[in-house]
Amino acid sequence: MAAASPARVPPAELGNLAGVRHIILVLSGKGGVGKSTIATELALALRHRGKKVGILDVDLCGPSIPRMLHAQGRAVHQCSGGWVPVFVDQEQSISLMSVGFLLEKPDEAVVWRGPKKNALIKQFVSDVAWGELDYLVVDTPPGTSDEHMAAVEALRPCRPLGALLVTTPQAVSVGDVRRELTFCRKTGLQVLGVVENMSGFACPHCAECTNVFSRGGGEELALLTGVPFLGSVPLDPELTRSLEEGRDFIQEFPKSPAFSALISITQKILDRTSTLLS
Ligand SMILES: Nc1ncnc2c1ncn2[C@@H]1O[C@H](COP(=O)(O)OP(=O)(O)OP(=O)(O)O)[C@@H](O)[C@H]1O
Ligand code: SF4
Repeated sequence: MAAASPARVPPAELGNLAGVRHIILVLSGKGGVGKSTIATELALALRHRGKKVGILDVDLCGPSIPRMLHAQGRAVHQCSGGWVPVFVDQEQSISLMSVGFLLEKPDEAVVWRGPKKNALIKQFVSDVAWGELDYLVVDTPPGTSDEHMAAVEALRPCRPLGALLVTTPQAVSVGDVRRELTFCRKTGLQVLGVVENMSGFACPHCAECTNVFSRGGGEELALLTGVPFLGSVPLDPELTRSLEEGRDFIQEFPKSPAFSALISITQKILDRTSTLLS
């Protein structure tokens, strides 16, 4: 049964989320399909479209966004309103909060039980001073775990929540997507659509896209499950390198097939959020 919509918190009681217009959770059934990549590139592409974006990294056991945005080793500070997130650019148009900023060493493992993880996620939601944001993008661990429930429970009373499902041609499975959709339905998330990542290989020499694995499985699945298909992002070595080095792929590779795919997906997300999440 779908979750009944919770009573919305009055604007005066939204606290640190009062200035956040839209919230999108990035979900995937399996690990390693590029969820953090899509979350990062979505944030960069939204900035490219003039939006102010926050990223909340609730992948507590594998926080990779600080590295992808070249923010590793930065520190969050306390202010009267709570934690000040890390600004990844001088213009302060992308802010980021991650457990990675609270660890002594960047590669330290977080070995926590559920209640401690849930408490931190709730604190992230209530205590980070985001300021004014057009979008808050929430990167989550694979599957549907305690972290997802904690994030949804804390965020849902504040705003309608959108969900972006990421899959790959190899990981595509009706069962996984159906499980994600059931989670969305039960927790009241509005499904924005499915993105197929690592869909073919974009050659850096001639921009030809070769279908190394299969292609189109994400689209077929979207059709089968009645969810909008937002697009396919090819495997692009320049994208891998940009993520490794924490560089802005969207700014630096505007001629690549992955760039065109990411911009088109972002436009569809902008369109869908304006109708679904307003
Ligand atoms: N379209 C792409 N082109 C090139 N490299 C990619 C692409 N998508 C993801 N990658 C690379 O694949 C690896 C896994 O991606 P990522 O960390 O985003 O996956 P994830 O689903 O978030 O993983 P986890 O399950 O650990 O949360 C990363 O090294 C990333 O750089
Ligand atoms: S895709 Fe084109 S440039 Fe790339 S390896 Fe093949 S033939 Fe060469």
